Amino acid sequence: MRPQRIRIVEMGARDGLQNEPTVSLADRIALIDALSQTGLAQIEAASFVSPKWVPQMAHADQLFAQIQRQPGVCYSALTPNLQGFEAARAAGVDEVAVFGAASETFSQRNINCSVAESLQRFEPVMDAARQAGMRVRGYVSCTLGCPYEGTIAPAKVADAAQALHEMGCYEISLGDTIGTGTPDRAVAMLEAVASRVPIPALALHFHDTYGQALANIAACLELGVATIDASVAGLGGCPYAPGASGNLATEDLIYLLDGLGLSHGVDLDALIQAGATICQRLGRPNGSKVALARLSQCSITT
Ligand SMILES: CC(C)(COP(=O)([O-])OP(=O)([O-])OC[C@H]1O[C@@H](n2cnc3c(N)ncnc32)[C@H](O)[C@@H]1OP(=O)([O-])[O-])[C@@H](O)C(=O)NCCC(=O)NCCSC(=O)C[C@@](C)(O)CC(=O)[O-]
Repeated sequence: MRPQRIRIVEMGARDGLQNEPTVSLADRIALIDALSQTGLAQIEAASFVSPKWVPQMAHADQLFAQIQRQPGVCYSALTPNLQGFEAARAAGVDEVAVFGAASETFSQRNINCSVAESLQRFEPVMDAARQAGMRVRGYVSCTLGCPYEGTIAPAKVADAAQALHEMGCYEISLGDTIGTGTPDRAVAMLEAVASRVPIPALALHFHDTYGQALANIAACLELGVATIDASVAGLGGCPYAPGASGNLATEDLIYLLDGLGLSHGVDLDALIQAGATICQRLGRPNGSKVALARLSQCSITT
């Protein structure tokens, strides 16, 4: 059954900026500060990964020291291993995330180890987080297709999600990393995962490369998923998924949720402003259709 309230996890500052050719620390901080004023309850702010692998996410410690945190907002970060977790903890991150995959090749390309090895690396992160009283989110990439292996069986996605959930991740975010999914396949994948992990512990993280993310989310909402990842202005892509575009634009998601009468707590106008500002700073087009329509004053006044 469709949930009445949706929790949005904002990806713009992390997934959104990790693939930009260049992005300054000041622009990353300014984006997070602007997003913090929109009513978003969770902002994934950075990654504590190797700067040799993803230079755009370097200096995450400085970023966390300089953002102006708003009460009630959870500022989270990616941590692929214990080294990343310890740095994140020292920086005062509220919540961390480990990230695995349903595809062996993607796992190798993204985090330099097999799926099984990644789970072993996550164990010490889970132990340390438990001791520190921090929540850990888990990602599964390539749930609807892999840039290297093509189609991925829903059972493989369910295996990966179940492993992360049993390890202690409070929530598993299901990534359509290359955005090739369509609604029936998205629902079939979600049903396969939901047979092993309860729906309240699942989130959707759909990239919009083929323009299907909104349709996929609308279909999956009917199964009761209440947490959705999205990226302001549709920023983003994955350095290890060539050609993939950003997550579904948060503005477009909000417009859909408003149309369905589902509450979300986000101020759309403030979000559009935050997206327009970062796009201008980066010199890139705005990937939100709703933002473009509103910014060109193509709105209905009632
Ligand atoms: C995971 C590693 C580190 C393994 O990389 P590795 O080379 O196997 O690691 P290592 O343990 O052998 O260490 C090698 C070097 O990396 C350093 N190192 C080791 N760990 C860290 C750390 N945490 N922070 C900073 N530095 C680190 C370590 O100190 C050492 O430095 P050196 O001695 O050579 O100077 C590497 O592969 C990596 O950083 N990968 C980054 C991958 C990434 O960020 N990808 C994008 C995010 S995932 C994504 O976008 C998908 C998602 C989540 O959005 C969902 C979806 O859409 O599907």
